[in-house]
Amino acid sequence: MSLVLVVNSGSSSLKYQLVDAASGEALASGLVERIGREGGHARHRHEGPENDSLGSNWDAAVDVPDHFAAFDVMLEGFAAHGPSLEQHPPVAVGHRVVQGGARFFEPTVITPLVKINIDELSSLAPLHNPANLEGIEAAQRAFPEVPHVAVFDTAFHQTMPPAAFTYAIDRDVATKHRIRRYGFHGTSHRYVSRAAAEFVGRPVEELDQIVLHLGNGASACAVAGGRSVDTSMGMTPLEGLVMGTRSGDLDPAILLHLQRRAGLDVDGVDELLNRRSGILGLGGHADMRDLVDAAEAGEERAALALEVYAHRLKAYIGAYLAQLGGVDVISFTAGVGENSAPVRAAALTGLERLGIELDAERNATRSGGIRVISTDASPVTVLVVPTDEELEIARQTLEAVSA
Ligand SMILES: Nc1ncnc2c1ncn2[C@@H]1O[C@H](COP(=O)(O)OP(=O)(O)O)[C@@H](O)[C@H]1O
Ligand SMILES: CC(=O)OP(=O)(O)O
Ligand SMILES: [Mg+2]
Repeated sequence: MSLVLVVNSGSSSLKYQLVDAASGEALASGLVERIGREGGHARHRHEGPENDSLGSNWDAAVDVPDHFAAFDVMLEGFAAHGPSLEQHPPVAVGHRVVQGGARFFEPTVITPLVKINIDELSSLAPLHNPANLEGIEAAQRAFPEVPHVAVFDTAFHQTMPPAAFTYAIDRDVATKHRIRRYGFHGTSHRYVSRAAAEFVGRPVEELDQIVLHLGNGASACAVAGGRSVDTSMGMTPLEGLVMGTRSGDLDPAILLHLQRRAGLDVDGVDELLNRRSGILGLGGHADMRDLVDAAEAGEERAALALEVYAHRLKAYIGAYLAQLGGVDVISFTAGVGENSAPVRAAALTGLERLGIELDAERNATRSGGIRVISTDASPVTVLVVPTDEELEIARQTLEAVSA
């Protein structure tokens, strides 16, 4: 077996999976959340045939001051609830790293120099890269003998043309400070655009697609012939769509105004836009389920938050339809994209003249797998595609260590 342990360390969570990268089978998966906060929580799932033994699923309150503690909780999950990592040792550990800048295009075996580079890129992804690095340190301590590989969110977007990645500011300033659009969620956009092509039975090279990754962070991607040609996140994961706690696009003069008139300093603006905005700031809930419930219960601010969310999404769909000169497939993915029928409907209603015809019943029907939610007559095929960043990271990790 080609077992790869995949580690996805977020700012306050650690998600992991033990995957057989050759077959795609997950042996175990889990999540340690609220790292560094009150109320830490662990969830461990032992998948597969051994899963009928009682107790192989584990949910517990845990104390996790940092990612090292979270990593120990994960190891405890494997030791107590299986599968045993001694009996199923990973041949490599794959890490999701969010910002690879213009330096990393490929899955990269992590050396001390690579870690210095990831650290240097932290200013271009302040919520993500420092956490990614802590996860790498913790994993290297626990698994010192196997190679560790970084798979970058930015890598898939390296194919964007200069017209898409260049900001219209002074060239010298931009070059000196590496200011350009990098784009994120690339592992997911790549996986989903390939899975969608396979599902519709056409070579990815022949398709123009839009992928809408709507999770806590959210981004849209225009994919031409399997290559990213535009995406909504920019130099950092703050630009673009409305997110759980992030504002997405706004007039940059608002930042100046907040500092000059509202008494906020740089850190205050950073905190406001990254952690207190989006659907949390607008509607009072960072979690889309809670926001939809609140809107259905008649809360006006929640209803407006949903409208703003869908309005922005529709604007990006329109932009990418134009950039691609029409599309074959639109895919919704990640927590909100896979599960929220009302959000998908709100984003796509009124687009019939553009060839997008949603089937209300298909959209409302729940199912686990990849599925069509447009009508049979719709010129554009609309899909729900469950993303699997962990499997994609496992495959790329295995390729990098086999190369
Ligand atoms: N049934 C559902 N309906 C609406 N939103 C959902 C549903 N299930 C999950 N979500 C939303 O998905 C989001 C989390 O997505 P996810 O892809 O897990 O995020 P991330 O990986 O960025 O942490 C949350 O806003 C959550 O409310
Ligand atoms: C890049 C990014 O926004 O990631 P996430 O959605 O995991 O926060
Ligand atoms: Mg995610």
